[in-house]
Amino acid sequence: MPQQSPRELPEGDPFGADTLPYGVFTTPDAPERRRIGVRYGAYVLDAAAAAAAHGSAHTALLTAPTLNPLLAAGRPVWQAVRAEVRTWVTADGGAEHFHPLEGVTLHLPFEVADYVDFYASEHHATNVGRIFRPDSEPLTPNWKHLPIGYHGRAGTVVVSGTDVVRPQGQRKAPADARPSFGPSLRLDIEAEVGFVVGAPAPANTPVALADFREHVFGVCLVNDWSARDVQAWEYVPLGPFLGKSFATSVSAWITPLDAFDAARTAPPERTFPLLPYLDDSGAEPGGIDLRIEVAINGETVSRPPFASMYWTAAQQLAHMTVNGASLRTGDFYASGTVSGPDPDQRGCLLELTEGKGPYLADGDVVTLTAWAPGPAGARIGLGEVTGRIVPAPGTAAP
Ligand SMILES: O=C(O)/C=C/C(=O)CC(=O)CC(=O)O
Ligand SMILES: [Ca+2]
Ligand SMILES: [Mg+2]
Repeated sequence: MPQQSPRELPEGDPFGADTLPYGVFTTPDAPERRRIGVRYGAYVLDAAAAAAAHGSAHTALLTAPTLNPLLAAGRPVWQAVRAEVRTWVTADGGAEHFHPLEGVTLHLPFEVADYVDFYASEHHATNVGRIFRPDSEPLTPNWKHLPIGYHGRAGTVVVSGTDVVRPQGQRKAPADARPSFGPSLRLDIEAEVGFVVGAPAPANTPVALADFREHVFGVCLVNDWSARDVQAWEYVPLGPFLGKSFATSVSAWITPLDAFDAARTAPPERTFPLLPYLDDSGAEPGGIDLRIEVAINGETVSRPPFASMYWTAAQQLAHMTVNGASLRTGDFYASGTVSGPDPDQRGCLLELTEGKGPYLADGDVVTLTAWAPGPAGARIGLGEVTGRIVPAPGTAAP
C-alpha cells in the first residue's frame, strides 16, 4: 500500500498533472493481465480500473493490453481521455487504483509497426561525418534540403530495462587486410527522441506540416544502440544495417504531445529555403525544448539539448509520407542522435571520445532522462530509458 497519498506529489515532481504519460503494466498477482497505466509521481494509475469506476465512455480503449487502440482513436479522443485522466488523478477517492511504481512490471507500451531513424542534428551529423569520412565534406549536399533517415528494425525495439546483449558481427579496421567475426568492440549509445504515430494515413495522402498533431500521439526517449565497428565496415553504400538492428530501447512511458505545448520553440534558422512541403517558416514553432541527460553507471556524461535539432518531427513526418507512403498506427520514428554545439552536449560516445573510445563495457548501465518546461514553472518529465550491456553469448565479462 502506498506510504504517501498518491495525490501529494513532492514539490517540482516532473510527473504531475501536466505530464500524465501512458504505459502498459502488470502486477505480481496478475502477471498475464497487461493493462494501461498512467504515471503520476511515483505511482501508476490503473487507467482501466479508474475508467470503469468512473463510467468512462473510453473504458474499452483503456482496458486493452497495448496502447494501439487508443493510438488509433485519433486526436479528439486523445484529448478527451487526457482530460478525464487529469480529473481521476486529482479527484478524491480511488486510492485503490494507484500502484507504487516499484511494485509493477512495465512492458513495451505499443506494438511497433514500422521504425524509422532520422539524422536531424547538424552537430551530430557534422561530428560523425568528420570522424567517419575525414576526407569529405562532413555534411552531404542533400543534408539541409531533406531530413535524411533509414528504415530500422521494428521487431527489435525493446522497453527500457531490457538487457542488451553485445552484438556480434563482421568488423574490419582500415588497416586490417580482411574482416574478422566476433563481439562488437565499439558498442555505443545514441540519445534520441522518439515519436509514436497514432492516427493512420492512407497511401498517397501526404501528411502536411499542419496535420502533424492529428497523427502523432506522443513522445518518448530512445537509445539507438550502435556497434560502430560493424557499422563502419557495412554501411557503404546502403547505410546502417546490422550495426543498429540488434536492439533499440524506448521508454516505458509515452507522453502525449499536448504536454509539450509550453516547451515549443523555433528550430535553428534555415540555411536554404525549403521546398513547400518542408517549409515551416510560417508554421507554429516545431522544435521542443527538451533537456536530455545521459548517464553511464550513474555518472552524467552528456546533456544533449533537443531544441538544437535542425529538422523537426513535423518535417520528418511530412517527408516520410510525401512519396505516397501510407502511415500505420504504431509507426515509430526517432529524431536521430541529439547533439548540441558544445563538447559536453554530444549524444554518443563516438562523438564524446572523438572516435577513440572507450566504448561500452559488459555490465555498463546507460540511462537517459529528460524534462521540458511546462506551464507555470512545472517540469514535464519523460520516462527514462535504461539498459545494461550483457556479454555476447559464449563470451565472459572482462
Ligand atoms: O554518418 C553516418 O555514416 C552515420 C551516422 C549514424 O550512425 C547516425 C544514425 O543512426 C542517425 C542518427 O542517429 O542521427
Ligand atoms: Ca540513430
Ligand atoms: Mg537501433
